[in-house]
Amino acid sequence: MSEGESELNRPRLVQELAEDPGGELPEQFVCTETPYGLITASVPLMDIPVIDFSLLSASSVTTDDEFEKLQSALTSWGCFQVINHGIEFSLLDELRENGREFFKLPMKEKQKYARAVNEIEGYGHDMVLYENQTLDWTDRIYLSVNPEDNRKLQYWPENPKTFREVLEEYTRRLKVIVEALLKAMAKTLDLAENSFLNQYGERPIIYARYNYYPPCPWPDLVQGLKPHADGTAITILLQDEEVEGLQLLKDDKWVRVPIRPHALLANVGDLVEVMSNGNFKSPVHRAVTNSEKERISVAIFCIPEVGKEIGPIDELIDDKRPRLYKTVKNYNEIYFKYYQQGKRPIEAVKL
Ligand SMILES: O=C(O)CCC(=O)C(=O)O
Ligand SMILES: [Fe+2]
Repeated sequence: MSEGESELNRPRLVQELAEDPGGELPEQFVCTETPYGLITASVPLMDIPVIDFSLLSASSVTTDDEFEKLQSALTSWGCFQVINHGIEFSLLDELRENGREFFKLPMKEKQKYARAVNEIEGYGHDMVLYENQTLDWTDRIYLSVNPEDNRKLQYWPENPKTFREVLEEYTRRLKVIVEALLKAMAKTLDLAENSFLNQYGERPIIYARYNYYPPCPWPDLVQGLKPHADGTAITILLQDEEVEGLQLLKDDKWVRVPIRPHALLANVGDLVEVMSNGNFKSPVHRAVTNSEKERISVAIFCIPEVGKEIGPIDELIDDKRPRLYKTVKNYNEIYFKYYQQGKRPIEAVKL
């Protein structure tokens, strides 16, 4: 098994495979069965918790049942849709549309932003770290947004014209929402409101990933995005407004996440699971492909500040509920090695 990427093992872009009429499916993409079952099994629709953000921020813990809904969403699913978040729908539409337009540009134009070997950021396909790694049916553009001085603007598309400013505005607004969510999450566990924020830090790392799934001629043989949980504190996902594809694992069974075009999907990441000492679970999810329609999603990964020690919050450890996780620093580094082998990185920090 080889670790690290080289020019030699770089596969073709998924979009090129999709647009090649006589093309065959390269072996590396074939995946009919995962540790979670066959990819063709039929999957029911999820009754996803919906949280009204305006009620959450206006209410106090004792008086409002929005907190109870949040608590139940966090402990049972680790995921919920956020409505009344205050972000204009037109901004969300433009964010998605910019992503779609970028992927429609000629290959030569997109390649200006190509990801370098062994780098995460930029335009391209999955990083290939292992010979036996199964490839996913998605191309992406991956950008570091925060802290601002870490931005690598050479990877930020200049076309479509508003790509940069829309992403900047969207993430600026999300930063505030995510901090409010982290406070509310602490309150649902009877903790001081800054308990999660203290570990999250004042200079969180924020990445944006635009996932583009072209129509796939072999939907029964290929995964859109392999099963994983996010290595974040929280992920906010904007799904395609028409084409479904996201599925979540609940009690060992897959369920489909419904579309609500202007809701934000908040996902607990592994690091909030650790901080919460397992009270909140970071859900395993995947994306499936569609034989007729393309799909786009924009994931914003909110990760604690570099160097922060992440561990279970003291008040959540007692005789009845012992400490379940080690303390971890720079989780990102172990995350990708596990992820690309289809393993759960959080296993590495469990006690
Ligand atoms: O495309 C989707 O709906 C899922 C994206 C996702 O899970 C991710 O980017 O981590
Ligand atoms: Fe994810």
